[in-house]
Amino acid sequence: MPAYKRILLKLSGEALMGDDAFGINRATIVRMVEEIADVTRMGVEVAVVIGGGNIFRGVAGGSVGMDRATADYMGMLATVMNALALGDTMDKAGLIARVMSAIGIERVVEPYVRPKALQYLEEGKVVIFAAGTGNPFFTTDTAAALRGAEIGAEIVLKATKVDGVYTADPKKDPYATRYGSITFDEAMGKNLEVMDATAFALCRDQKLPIKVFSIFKHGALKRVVQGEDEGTLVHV
Ligand SMILES: Nc1ncnc2c1ncn2[C@@H]1O[C@H](COP(=O)(O)OP(=O)(O)O)[C@@H](O)[C@H]1O
Ligand SMILES: O=c1ccn([C@@H]2O[C@H](COP(=O)(O)OP(=O)(O)O)[C@@H](O)[C@H]2O)c(=O)[nH]1
Repeated sequence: MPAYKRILLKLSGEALMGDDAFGINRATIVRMVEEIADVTRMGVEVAVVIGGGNIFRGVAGGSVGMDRATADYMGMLATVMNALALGDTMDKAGLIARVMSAIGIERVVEPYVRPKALQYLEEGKVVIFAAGTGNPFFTTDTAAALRGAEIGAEIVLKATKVDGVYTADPKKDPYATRYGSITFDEAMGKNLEVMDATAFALCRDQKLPIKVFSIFKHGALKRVVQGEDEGTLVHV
């Protein structure tokens, strides 16, 4: 039995690279889609926010010295490319995916319209939210918090490169230890950088819990959805 009826899954763009230097790794995206298909088969309604780091990192050299807002719009467009790739992979795997963009590019993807997104979810379609929040100076983590609150998701699942929230960045501090659970106030008070403060604050205010877990660990998403002990729960 799934522990949730509706979830908002945040997929890191950088994780789509697999072992490549940038871009989308085919085997990686196919595996992620299989894991998402597993949870939809359990009857869980799934909405996805996808990042853009894998593409944007590939062109970031060219953005040095650029206006921040312009670079951010490039980053948002990168998430649209990832969303299209993810949606296509889902359709090929037998899921029905709908990509909705926060930036108007109607000939490519339909615009984000909240009631439409809710309708798709009720119909069992996977909704992929592209272009983040549609605003520069934000991140796709914040988009995940925002869309999660808007669609009434019971939890935001952040699938990332680390398997939870640590006392310090585990990539830099080998002595960092992982929390089983942590409150928003503690995570924000300690400036734990696994998610940005805007995303944390939005989820805290909306009492929307977050689960941070590893995108690389096979079956982790399913275990999280079944309410098993996996990753770190961030709660009020
Ligand atoms: N206290 C912490 N606990 C866990 N991860 C942390 C922490 N501080 C920093 N990080 C780093 O945050 C990264 C995840 O955030 P981010 O780069 O935004 O990922 P994503 O691309 O999934 O959005 C991890 O790869 C990790 O190195
Ligand atoms: O609401 C948003 C979401 C994303 N971005 C831009 O898009 C990039 C890619 O998103 P993110 O870094 O969150 O992707 P991820 O780290 O998950 O790959 C960000 O760096 C920002 O430049 C933005 O400006 N506003």
